[in-house]
Amino acid sequence: MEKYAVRMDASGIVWFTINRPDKRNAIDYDVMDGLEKTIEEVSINNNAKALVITGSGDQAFCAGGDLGVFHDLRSKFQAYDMLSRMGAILYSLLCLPKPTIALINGTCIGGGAELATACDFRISSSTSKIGFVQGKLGITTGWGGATMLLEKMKYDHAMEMLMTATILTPEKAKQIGYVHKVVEPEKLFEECNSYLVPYLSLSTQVLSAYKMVAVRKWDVTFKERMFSEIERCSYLWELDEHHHAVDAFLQGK
Ligand SMILES: CCC(=O)SCCNC(=O)CCNC(=O)[C@H](O)C(C)(C)COP(=O)(O)OP(=O)(O)OC[C@H]1O[C@@H](n2cnc3c(N)ncnc32)[C@H](O)[C@@H]1OP(=O)(O)O
Repeated sequence: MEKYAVRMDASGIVWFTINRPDKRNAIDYDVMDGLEKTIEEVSINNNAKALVITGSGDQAFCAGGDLGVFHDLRSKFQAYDMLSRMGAILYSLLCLPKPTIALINGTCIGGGAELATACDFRISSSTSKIGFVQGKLGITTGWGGATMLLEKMKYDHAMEMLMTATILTPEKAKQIGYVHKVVEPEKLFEECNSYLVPYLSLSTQVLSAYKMVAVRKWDVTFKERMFSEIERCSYLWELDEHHHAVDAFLQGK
């Protein structure tokens, strides 16, 4: 059985499914390879408009790193090799210039929550369990999850999630701004498709431009970010799509 599946549908949504339900979709080196390859392909394929990451089965989205495999890593050097590689993969997911969704179909804990945090939006089934449980194993978020969480959520809510290592219901996770939508398990895919409709109605260039505004935030100063946003809009301004749309408006079409 393949450990992950990738398919692109007719509307340009790429679905990446971790396929290890018997291990609660834990991430091992093969899943890391698959994620790395898929993120790279989605970033360069003009037909790919969005990326959805989910898990197979109805038990788990992802139970984090494969503890059976990664427990062989004993020294800090060995740990750093694995953690920094997955950190780089999640950074590329964070910065992917297309909308990304974590479709949380069940347990989403430890590194699974870090994976979900790297996505733009999180849609959860009402039966999921969500938490940064790393603290209970005597470690912290080793894939960069806390840094991403603190960028995306209110400070106190993020710190509460991290520093209590508790498992939240999807409703609670929504209340504090981690999850964007909670849906019945049987409606998960349908609701994810509906959620993406307004995004898919815009051009990939526009979506990428907004994503780049967010991405720039993480590696340059505020002023540079503003002017990069302005430069990007100037570029889009000169393209036919913009001129045709304004022509149509002015001509009352
Ligand atoms: C990189 C750093 C990190 O990610 S640190 C966080 C690592 N993750 C964890 O601590 C979660 C460990 N797993 C659990 O707490 C439970 O298995 C959860 C996910 C809550 C599911 O519970 P439950 O539905 O009762 O299933 P179960 O415990 O019987 O597990 C079923 C089989 O899946 C496996 N499994 C589960 N999680 C992992 C994991 N992270 N790595 C490797 N294997 C995992 C279990 O060992 C079990 O396997 P088996 O059927 O005994 O062969």
